[in-house]
Amino acid sequence: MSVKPVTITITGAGGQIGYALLFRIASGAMLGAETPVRLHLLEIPQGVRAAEGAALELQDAAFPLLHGVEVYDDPRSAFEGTEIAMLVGARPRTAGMERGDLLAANGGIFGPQGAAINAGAADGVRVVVVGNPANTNALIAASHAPDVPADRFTALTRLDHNRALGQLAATLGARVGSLRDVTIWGNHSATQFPDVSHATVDGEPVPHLLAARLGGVDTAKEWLVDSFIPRVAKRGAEIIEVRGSSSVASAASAAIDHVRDWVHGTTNGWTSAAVVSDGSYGVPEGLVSSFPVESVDGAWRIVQGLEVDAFAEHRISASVAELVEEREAVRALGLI
Ligand SMILES: NC(=O)C1=CN([C@@H]2O[C@H](COP(=O)(O)OP(=O)(O)OC[C@H]3O[C@@H](n4cnc5c(N)ncnc54)[C@H](O)[C@@H]3O)[C@@H](O)[C@H]2O)C=CC1
Ligand SMILES: O=C([O-])CC(=O)C(=O)O
Repeated sequence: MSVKPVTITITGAGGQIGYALLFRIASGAMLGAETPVRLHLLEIPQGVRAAEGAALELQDAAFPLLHGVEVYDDPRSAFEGTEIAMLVGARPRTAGMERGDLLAANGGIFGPQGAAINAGAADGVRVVVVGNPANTNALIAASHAPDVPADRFTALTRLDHNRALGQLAATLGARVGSLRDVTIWGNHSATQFPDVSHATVDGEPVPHLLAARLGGVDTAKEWLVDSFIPRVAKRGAEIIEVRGSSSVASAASAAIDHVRDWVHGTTNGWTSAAVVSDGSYGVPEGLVSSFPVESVDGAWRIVQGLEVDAFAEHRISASVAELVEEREAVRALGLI
């Protein structure tokens, strides 16, 4: 039986993350070895040649699952019939740019893209925003797509989640695959809260394991506050310093993890994704904030009923306050 190809639109496809994403998607790493794909690459006119070059290389890679590649510079055509939209292209902050300028420039991108998704995307479209500021860009896109259910818009915090797994695995001498139930709360920014209070390794609570490994409960707490949390939250800056360029392959890999789990379901505990808040854990309704989430029957569900202690509550509130500020700023600019 032949399976109908899934149409995937990737914006910023001529950029660095685009280049790392396209070949893995076409190889089947995102939707599986049984699912053919059609790729729609959206760029601005200056980026079209780079996207066309990537399309030539995709042809040369001869992926059996790849049923077509089209390059566009017009969002309406690029999102026509799309089932998965990966919004990577964004306006980076440049020297002298104020926060308001950055939000306004991105509003000019994500507003029209949200409207194009509203106009032409397939029913059940899934959207993940990677381009920064990812949470608020997703909020802007969702607000321009009134006919698409809000839970179809998400932003990527899976990279932060994966970074937290990597740090814990290295510190505990554990396999990444044995770790579960880590959470990233809040914004994809330095205020995010990577939370290990419910995490386990092969069923053993991570806080206990850290205390045993690091010489006591107090030392473990110090390590979490002074080392782990800032390292995960500022890992993007560390990568830029060491590599001389921002995270690309790890970001693309996380975006693939996000979509794969959304479509196929989570199996090893929960993961993290920024989804539209329904008011859970006191996060104001409508904000696109990172939560512990499970994917069940093709939809993200916020994990309910977790105990949140005073320290966690303080950290979550700080990141959520930043998201509220960003929402106020884009509202004041008339972008939502
Ligand atoms: N959420 C996350 O975890 C992460 C987010 N990022 C963000 O991802 C974004 C992309 O990063 P890179 O690929 O390294 O940047 P890049 O600058 O290499 O590529 C961005 C591409 O987007 C294109 N573009 C700009 N405006 C566009 C529009 N309106 N429509 C279509 N394409 C457009 C540009 O022409 C460029 O080719 C950045 O905003 C970066 O900050 C990066 C790493 C992690
Ligand atoms: O700051 C950036 O552009 C890259 C980023 O989001 C990250 O590495 O987490």
